[in-house]
Amino acid sequence: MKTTSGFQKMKSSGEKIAMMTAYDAPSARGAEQAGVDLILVGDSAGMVVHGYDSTVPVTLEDMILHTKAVRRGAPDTFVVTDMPFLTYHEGTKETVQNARRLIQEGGAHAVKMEGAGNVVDSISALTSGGVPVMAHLGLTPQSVGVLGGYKVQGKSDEAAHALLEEAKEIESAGAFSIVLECVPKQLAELVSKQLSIPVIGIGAGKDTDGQVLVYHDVIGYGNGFVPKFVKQYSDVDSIIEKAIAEYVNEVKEQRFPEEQHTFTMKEEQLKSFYGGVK
Ligand SMILES: Nc1nc(=O)c2c([nH]1)NC[C@@H]1CN(c3ccc(C(=O)N[C@@H](CCC(=O)O)C(=O)O)cc3)CN21
Ligand SMILES: CC(C)C(=O)C(=O)O
Ligand SMILES: [Mg+2]
Repeated sequence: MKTTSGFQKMKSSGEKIAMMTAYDAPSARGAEQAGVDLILVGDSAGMVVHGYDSTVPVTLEDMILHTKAVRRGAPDTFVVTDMPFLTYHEGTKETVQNARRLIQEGGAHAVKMEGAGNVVDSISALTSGGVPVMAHLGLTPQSVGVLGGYKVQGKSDEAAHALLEEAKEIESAGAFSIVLECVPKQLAELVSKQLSIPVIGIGAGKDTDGQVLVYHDVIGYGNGFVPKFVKQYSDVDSIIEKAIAEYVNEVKEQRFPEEQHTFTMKEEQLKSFYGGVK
């Protein structure tokens, strides 16, 4: 299993890091077997699995349950779990308690948290307690209410400078990696070069140290809206719809189940059974 030192080596050698989300055992198994370097149990689960319109309603219990399932499906892959909305903002004591549950109960190897500012203290507290932390800057979906929508971040000179400074603070606080979401590619490249820890991009261009995408986006499963930065490598929705429509049709037309899907009783047993029926 690759771990934090492995990801650091990948950055040094220029080998790109391929990260993907997973939320349950089968998605995690697929990711592991296909060679994903690390799995993120993202709070995007709230949107792609539970049908909420943001990540805000996701709870710690939800993330523990998803993490347990992912670990069972991908026992040999490093698993990072998102700390949900407002579970790392009431001081380091509560942050440590909540991260402890994701790790001890969920089985996460590391946790991820969005933003800088006060969050930097939480990152220090966790890393000094032995918990690897991944940070997340740029478009931070848990702050959708403050950001006023899912928009590209760091576009102005001022915002770009602020983001670079935050990234440096996060590195100093001991984070092992940073996710950079929805920023101009030139800013993402600069941050990746200025930091020694791996920068994983999503909607941040090709010059970061790695990429992350949501499982459902990669395979084309269950999406209405697809962000510009997504490449769908399959159209699983159409495969699912075709299979289910065929099933429904065969039931209606009595072509399913067939002999091979059916259990039968032996002749003698049948006789005594029928004989016993009143
Ligand atoms: N399926 C899915 N994929 C994701 O990548 C994802 C989620 N869900 N849920 C949690 C967050 C939310 N994310 C999002 C959602 C929407 C946009 C979006 O609408 N982007 C616009 C850019 C708008 C602009 O130009 O500023 C786009 O057109 O892609 C971006 C990231 C990323 N995460
Ligand atoms: C999109 C990634 C970075 C994420 O935070 C999530 O899936 O929740
Ligand atoms: Mg997330």
